[in-house]
Amino acid sequence: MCTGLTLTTNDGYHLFGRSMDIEYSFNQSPLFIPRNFTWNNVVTKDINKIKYAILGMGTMMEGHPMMADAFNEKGLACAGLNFPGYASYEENIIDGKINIGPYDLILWVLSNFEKVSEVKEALGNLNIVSVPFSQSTPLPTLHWIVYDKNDDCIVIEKVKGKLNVYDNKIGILTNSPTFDWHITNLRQYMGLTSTQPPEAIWHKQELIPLGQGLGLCGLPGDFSPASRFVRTSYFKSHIALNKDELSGVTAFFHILANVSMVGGSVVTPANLNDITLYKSSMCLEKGTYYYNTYYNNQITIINMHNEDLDASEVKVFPYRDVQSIYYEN
Ligand SMILES: C[C@H](CCC(=O)NCCS(=O)(=O)O)[C@H]1CC[C@H]2[C@@H]3[C@H](O)C[C@@H]4C[C@H](O)CC[C@]4(C)[C@H]3C[C@H](O)[C@]12C
Repeated sequence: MCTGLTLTTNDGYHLFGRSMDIEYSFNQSPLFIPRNFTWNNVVTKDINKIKYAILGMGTMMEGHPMMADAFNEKGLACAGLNFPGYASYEENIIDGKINIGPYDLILWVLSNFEKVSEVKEALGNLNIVSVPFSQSTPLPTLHWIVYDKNDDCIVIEKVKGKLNVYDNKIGILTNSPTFDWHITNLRQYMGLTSTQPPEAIWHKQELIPLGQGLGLCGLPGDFSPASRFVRTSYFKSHIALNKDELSGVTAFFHILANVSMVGGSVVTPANLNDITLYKSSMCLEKGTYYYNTYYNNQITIINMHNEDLDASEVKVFPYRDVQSIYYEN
């Protein structure tokens, strides 16, 4: 399970990020991909140059950056989330189209475009092909959330041979089923409120609120994709105390903490513990990538503008996964 989130601060910054829920490590690290890096398209064997520098979480496989969530120097961001049972890609290459594997969609989007409107236009010419990266690497079953500094957001889903592109007005994405289903499902929860219900009389019995928070009774608390979608949508839409980048990032992590999986609460059929491996938040204007991990609550920050945007090699940062505690005495 995973949750993608977007948030604006009161002073106009745009934040994007996700929780990565998974029962294994995929050797993830923050990666910085500079403008002069070139990558091989596994499907067509073409060599592509990066136009815009990229920073995000991913893994290097045979010199190839495989991104899970990232943004570029122009403030465009993208994340891939699992979409099992629905994601289906094309069998064949189509001449005249841009043919890529699903693992390269983030790289393709972020290395070529500045904003969501450009991505939307280019998607008409995209063919996502079911060619695995290598024989030992399974094909990921993904759908994607794309966001920019104009607060424009879309979801890309390839289902039953059709590429669906949804305007994402709530700015949230979780997992299966399809995005439009989650939006319909939100209407079940429209009555939720941050305020206290008034005192009431049911037949002859007067009812007085017991404590704060009763307006949210019925907010689903489990870790299923539908429940995480409802929870993050509610919290994001009612967020307070996010006046600037730092308080916004703090609010962002508080929202994601509410969908973070506690080890042991979800066990996969293979008997593995599904946990929130890491949570990320990127400030699209500032070029900053913040993350913390299951084992380390401290937030680590990387600023792409402290790197050489014109370099030609990918920089792999350490994944800071050891708990950091402040010792007072
Ligand atoms: C499983 C991950 C998404 C997490 C998620 O959404 N979980 C929800 C599970 S569920 O719906 O609720 O069942 C996805 C996101 C990015 C994916 C990785 C990236 O695409 C990079 C490579 C791509 C390779 O083809 C496969 C390994 C891999 C390293 C991928 C493994 C896995 O599919 C990842 C890590």
